[in-house]
Amino acid sequence: MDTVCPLDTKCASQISALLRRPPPLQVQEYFEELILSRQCHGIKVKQNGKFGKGVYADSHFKEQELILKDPMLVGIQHPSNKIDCLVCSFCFQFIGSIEQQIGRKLYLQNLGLSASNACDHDEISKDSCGINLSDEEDDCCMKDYKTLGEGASSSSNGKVTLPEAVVESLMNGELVLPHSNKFPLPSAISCPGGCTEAYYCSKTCAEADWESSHSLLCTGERSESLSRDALLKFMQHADETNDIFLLAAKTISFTILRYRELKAARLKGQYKCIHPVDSECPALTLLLEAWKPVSIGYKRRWWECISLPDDVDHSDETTFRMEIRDLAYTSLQLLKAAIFDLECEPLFSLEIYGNIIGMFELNNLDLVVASPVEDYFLYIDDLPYPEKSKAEEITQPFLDALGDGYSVCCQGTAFYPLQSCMNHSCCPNARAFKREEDRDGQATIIALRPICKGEEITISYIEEDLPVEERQALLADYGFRCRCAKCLEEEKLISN
Ligand SMILES: C[S@@+](CC[C@H](N)C(=O)[O-])C[C@H]1O[C@@H](n2cnc3c(N)ncnc32)[C@H](O)[C@@H]1O
Repeated sequence: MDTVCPLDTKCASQISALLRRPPPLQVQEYFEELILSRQCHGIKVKQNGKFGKGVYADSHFKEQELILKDPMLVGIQHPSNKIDCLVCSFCFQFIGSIEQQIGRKLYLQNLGLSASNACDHDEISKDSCGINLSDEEDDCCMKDYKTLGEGASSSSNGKVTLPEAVVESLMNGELVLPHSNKFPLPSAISCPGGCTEAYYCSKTCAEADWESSHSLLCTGERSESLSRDALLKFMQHADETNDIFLLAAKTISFTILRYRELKAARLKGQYKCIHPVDSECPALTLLLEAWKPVSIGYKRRWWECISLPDDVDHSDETTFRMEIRDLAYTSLQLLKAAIFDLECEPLFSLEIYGNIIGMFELNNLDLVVASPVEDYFLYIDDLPYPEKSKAEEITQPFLDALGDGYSVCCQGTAFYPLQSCMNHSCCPNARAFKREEDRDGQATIIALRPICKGEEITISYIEEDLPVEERQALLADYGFRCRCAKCLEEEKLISN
């Protein structure tokens, strides 16, 4: 099927305005404001480097020094990871408590929902699951622990299931684990729209998410979407096919809400666009302004830049790319039924949807936030005797029931405006690293070696210690052939 999207033709001129590269001065202003707001004064974005835009050092960085903490423009937690980790839907830090994190995961595991359902630990007998507490109560007690492990069962395949009552008491706060107060987490705040999908670490995050995209994508009773059913269908389709569609939906919602905000400010006389594009069509001027953060990102159509999977033969490439385009169109129609806005019509063209998804395909960084549950169990393991054995009597059954999945971190995907300007090098001078204190979804960029003022800051998009042919094959997935100094040199040696 050769899909034809009527909006591609109807909105052709607005689409080309949205996809046109913004003038260099506007781009410069945008990045200067961004750098100022992030207070990372040691960097600059330049637009005329060897590979287009790039990030450059504006001061000297020492080895291991923090270069940048970049909050995301949009990001999502992978739907399957939601079972393992309860995190703030806006900043992605873990929320609730150690007990809630463990209890919720065991509860969902017991329902057969957990992705990391398997418990690879040795089979545990009912006796060894019995949780005993000595007479002296630790910092943990609220309940008679002696009864908690009773009824734990091991299935024939070695999986341990704790009794429902124990799991419930963890979730509802009746059961407090030893030393868990060393790992405090912010309480989980419900979504202001009434959905049970989004939770937050604070009212500030809840409001910020609501205003930036969630008010349109919420499935609760106060949702501003056109149809809750349509929204659920869109989400189900994304879950079943590709969660990159959820990121695209967030981007479109974000742009619509910014557009409405700018329009309201203009009506009140509080906003004057300094870059009028089309005085005949003020709506486009506002839409372009609302779209600005997205316009800066490097993009191509998704079905053109996605790399051919290994199991697709080259002779089937055209069909494969057409199927990808059709998939995007199906997703777009579902989204349109849920959140269409006539004044922002061009955003619902396949051309724009394809370019947004392509931008994520080319620029995404994995979103990773380390799990405090892992830290908790490591802490217990590191305790001196006899505290360790005393604590382990209580914690070991939970660890066994969680299995290997006890340490699963928050995983997702996100677009970071400054990090996405960093070019790749197979001999990079910086890396996206999380430090001990980085407990949210921001990208953290650290210097791998001393970097001089004026030098370009590069990161590696891949494992850079591989042979050059393998590196080039991996980078083909990012849609380009690497021309860094290391590749050029190694390729020259091979050709000689
Ligand atoms: C994430 S973007 C980086 C910012 C980009 N230079 C821009 O102008 O927006 C990645 C794109 O930059 C270019 N690029 C980055 N590193 C490169 C390299 N080592 N060799 C060739 N092109 C590179 C490629 O076009 C690639 O698709």
